[in-house]
Amino acid sequence: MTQAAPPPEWYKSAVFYELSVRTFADGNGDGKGDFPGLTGRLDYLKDLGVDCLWLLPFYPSPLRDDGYDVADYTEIHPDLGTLDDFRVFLREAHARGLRVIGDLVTNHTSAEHPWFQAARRGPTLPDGSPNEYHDYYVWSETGREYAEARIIFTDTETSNWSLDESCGKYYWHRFFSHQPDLNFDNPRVQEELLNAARFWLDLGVDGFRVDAVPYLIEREGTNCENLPETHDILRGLRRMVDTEYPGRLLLAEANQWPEDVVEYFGHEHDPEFHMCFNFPVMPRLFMSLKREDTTSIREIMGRLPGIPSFGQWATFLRNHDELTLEMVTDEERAFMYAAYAPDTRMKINVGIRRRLAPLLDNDRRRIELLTTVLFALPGSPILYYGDEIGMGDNLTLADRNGVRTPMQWSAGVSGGFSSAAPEQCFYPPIQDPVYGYQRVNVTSQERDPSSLLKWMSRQLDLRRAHPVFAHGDLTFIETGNPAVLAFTRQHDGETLLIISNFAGNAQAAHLDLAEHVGRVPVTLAGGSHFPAIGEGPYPVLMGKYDYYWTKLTGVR
Ligand SMILES: OC[C@H]1O[C@H](O[C@H]2O[C@H](CO)[C@@H](O)[C@H](O)[C@H]2O)[C@H](O)[C@@H](O)[C@@H]1O
Ligand SMILES: [Ca+2]
Repeated sequence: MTQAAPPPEWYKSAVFYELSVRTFADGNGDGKGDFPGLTGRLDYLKDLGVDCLWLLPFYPSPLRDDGYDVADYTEIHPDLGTLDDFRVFLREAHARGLRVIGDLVTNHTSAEHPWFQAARRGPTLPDGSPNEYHDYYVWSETGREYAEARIIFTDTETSNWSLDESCGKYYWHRFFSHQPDLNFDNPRVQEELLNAARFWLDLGVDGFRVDAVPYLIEREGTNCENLPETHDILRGLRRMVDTEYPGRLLLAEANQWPEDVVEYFGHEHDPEFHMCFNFPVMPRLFMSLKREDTTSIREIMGRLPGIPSFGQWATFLRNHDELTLEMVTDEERAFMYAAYAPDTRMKINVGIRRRLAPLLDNDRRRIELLTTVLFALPGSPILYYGDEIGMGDNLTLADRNGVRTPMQWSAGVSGGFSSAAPEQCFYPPIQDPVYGYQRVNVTSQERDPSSLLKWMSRQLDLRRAHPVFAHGDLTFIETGNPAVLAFTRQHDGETLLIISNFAGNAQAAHLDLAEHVGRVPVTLAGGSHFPAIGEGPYPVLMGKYDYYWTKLTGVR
């Protein structure tokens, strides 16, 4: 029997769930999450209502950047299991209708990768033959080139060049100095990347989130971001995927301004990525909440150029990194730090290393508000593991690891993450009185119909029931009140009206719904009928952080 072809644009209606295998579920009791543990939790993910899992890097690595320092592109880190464990996991995920994407770390390797170890021997080997690996990386005699490229990990690095003592040259690195950048001007490097992707695609993964794509190529006199040659290489990756693995997904991590990020979609007949993260809107959701003014959301969404018909945005509130403040103005960044990072330990690089619930003072109404806006804006939402139960963070852990603590499954030993004691876990499970696993865990929330987890699952059901969320166009509605955001989503004869109050007290607004006179808003949850839309402004009264998801019924 031949297998049915996958729906080609499945990603447009998918809800994604980002997780780290290392901190999700430990199957063998050694304190480290693994593939057998994750496989055992697939029913939970299916019940939650997500469609596609994005796995953070799971390759062999010295783990100096949580696995983004790859030492072997075609193996599994031994802590996480074996390739056979991975195959079983993938089969079981697919059997449940869950898709799986990996994380393709393109820009750099670990300094411990055998390619870099070989490269350090210099351009010529002792026997006089050329060292083909030397040219896998970017070298300089002086370390003075590309001075206009910014430093990304500002808290750790002072230069994008480091001296390699053994070969007496400087090597280029956009991130940590233990992550040398690959030389994408070398066609062999391009082929190595394609082969790494093929390896996992052959095993059946549904695609990749592709890491740090703006930085592949360096050119003197530029900031070494978003260069045309970088786009050429990425279009080559897409061509390979479309030709050899049609239906698989490429999602770009390009933390850039709207005008630059849209370039990563490519063009209708010359495509690049199927999806790109909407980095610009993310901090503005948080900013709007604190300012009780949604103007910046409307402005940035209005600034997003159109995307090709195959394209879809990936929207998110939090992820495994800091809440990045690269895509805001200096004034906005200062506001965000003052509003959301009162303790200096919360700041890292150009961002804030906190999880969703603590950022929002563990206020259920604010968590619901931002989540509903995330689910209702154009794009496919990505949930970060643990945020569906309101997990907290641990500021005593270094780097961004405070937002990467073990998933809290129960009130049992180590929060049900592992049978090992908390101090033997890869990161200690959170045990504080507010966010600790004794209080915040899946088991108790599964039993509580009004828990955040149950609410999240119901909201995802609602979203799935209305394909307009995935495919509809977006029109902002004037409300006469900047704290109240209103927009419609329209597709295939269905119109949704979404209204959200970003203020911490009740608000009145007057919606300009002239285009919809005669129609009746009906809430998606519960089916309550609101007054019919008449001539003139449509008044709404909203309690603090209230939101309405309604469908406009009746003739237009
Ligand atoms: O592999 C290096 C890093 O790559 C991604 O980084 C992104 O995160 C940075 C903030 O932590 C951000 O400023 C940058 O624009 C991104 O490319 C990855 O998500 C990181 O975890 C990783 O360290
Ligand atoms: Ca384990």
